[in-house]
Amino acid sequence: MELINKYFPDLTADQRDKFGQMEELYQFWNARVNVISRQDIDTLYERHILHSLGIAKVLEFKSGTSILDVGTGGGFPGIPLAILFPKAQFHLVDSIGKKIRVVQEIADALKLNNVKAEQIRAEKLDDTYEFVVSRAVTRITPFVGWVKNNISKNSFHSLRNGILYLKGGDLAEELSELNQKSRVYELSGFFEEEFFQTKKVVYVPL
Ligand SMILES: C[S@@+](CC[C@H](N)C(=O)[O-])C[C@H]1O[C@@H](n2cnc3c(N)ncnc32)[C@H](O)[C@@H]1O
Repeated sequence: MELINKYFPDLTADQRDKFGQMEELYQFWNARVNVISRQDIDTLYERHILHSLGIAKVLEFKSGTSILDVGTGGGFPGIPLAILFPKAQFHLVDSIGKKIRVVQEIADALKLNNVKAEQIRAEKLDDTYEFVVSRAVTRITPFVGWVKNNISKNSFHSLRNGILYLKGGDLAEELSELNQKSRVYELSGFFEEEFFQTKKVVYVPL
């Protein structure tokens, strides 16, 4: 939790309380349904919560923004972002029902009324959103194909509407096959911990 305070010092008491509750909730639910690797539960704040919040260092979602989290698994990056941006609306989807049930339990326990969790494949979604966020679901090129029709055209942020995708490692090959403009933000520029040295946010405006 100190890590979250270190990089997000202006949290309200309610936000701090919600981030604080996440450890116990994930310990409880992850023991029943494996939504994050068991060893990662010890590094929940760094590898899952702060990593998810890397997107917030790239863009602050304004009040009323609608955001889709595709392949949310146990709720990453959607749940931490929904705590940080309580006035934005988050739709968290995954194709696996038991993961979505865990996400719903956690969102309910945290009283996150800006989160809707749904079991659905990304390719089947009809709605549009200002932004799509995601982590560790598939390669960028097929991912863009899944969601490119789900991005709305109205733009009221400093960045044009599009995808903010958390990725690690060398992206040169993946980005070279992408037939689309993109920009890469290094998370090492925001967070000094070793874990973030190779982590990036790939932004694809659409
Ligand atoms: C490796 S997990 C990552 C989960 C989470 N984003 C995280 O970073 O902790 C990938 C998730 O994507 C989901 N997924 C894969 N293809 C999908 C699709 N076409 N539509 C919706 N969810 C999908 C899987 O069910 C799985 O939960």
